[in-house]
Amino acid sequence: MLKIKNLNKDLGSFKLKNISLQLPEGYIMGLIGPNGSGKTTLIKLIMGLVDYDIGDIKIFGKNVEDSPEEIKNKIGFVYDSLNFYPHVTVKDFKNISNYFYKDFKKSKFDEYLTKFNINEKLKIENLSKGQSAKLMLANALSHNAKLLILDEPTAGLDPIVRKEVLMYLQEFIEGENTSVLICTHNTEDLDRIADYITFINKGEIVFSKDKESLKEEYRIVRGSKEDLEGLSTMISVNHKKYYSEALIKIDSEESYKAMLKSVGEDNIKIPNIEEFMYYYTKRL
Ligand SMILES: Nc1ncnc2c1ncn2[C@@H]1O[C@H](COP(=O)(O)OP(=O)(O)OP(=O)(O)O)[C@@H](O)[C@H]1O
Repeated sequence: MLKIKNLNKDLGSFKLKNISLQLPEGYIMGLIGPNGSGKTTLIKLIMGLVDYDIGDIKIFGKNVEDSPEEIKNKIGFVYDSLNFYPHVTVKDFKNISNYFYKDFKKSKFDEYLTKFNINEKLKIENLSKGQSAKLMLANALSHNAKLLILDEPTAGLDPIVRKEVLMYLQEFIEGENTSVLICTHNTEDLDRIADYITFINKGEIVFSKDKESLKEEYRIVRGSKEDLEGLSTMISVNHKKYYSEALIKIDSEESYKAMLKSVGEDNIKIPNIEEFMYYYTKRL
């Protein structure tokens, strides 16, 4: 579905270096990383909004440069603001999209507006954050897209709207040959819905892996400073007042047994995405 190989972009003070990742059909990939790590830049390169220097991006098996219109028609793009059209109404926005996307279904868009309780007479600039996010999603879901690319779609949304958005994404990948790439700081959302996690830091990929392997290969371990420092495959450690906590990579059965013997079962747990980010960023 989406295949990126050795992608490089030099922006002067910032470089995106040797990015490679693969998102297969039928899955959701979460793109995570600290502020300024290059997530939006990567999305802009994928969307062809910025040209890359070296590398290769294939979407649906094709290079974006070779058939930009065909590919963009099949991508539902959601970003965090609708600043392009502040003065137009939701109805006008629908007509613009209808003109822009080959397979746009006005009736489907209207269904989403009803579901999301958005009045089409409202001007874009008067929509709340939640309404804007839902409008973008309605747009992305109304033109028979096969790949959704979402940049911070749930930023600033209340928990109920956030859950709804996630539900629509999960519904979307139940469709035929569909995938989702979602960039977010809401790691809890990714704990819920992501199949793959790509972690970028300072323009480089730290890891890009399926979530199940990540959860098999790593543990959060709590113990004394001495207990943890004796463990060979530590990613990084956080020393707290009364105990220390570390992210550990399990590289063999022996290393797991050593960890178990050292701190006991009650002090070992599977990390969540936030913990992955925290401990990996601390190490780098
Ligand atoms: N056109 C540009 N020219 C020069 N530098 C740029 C340009 N666009 C982005 N940058 C820089 O590239 C870096 C990465 O920015 P980017 O927006 O990709 O980060 P991000 O991971 O999406 O961050 P955030 O989580 O804060 O949204 C930043 O240091 C930014 O200042």
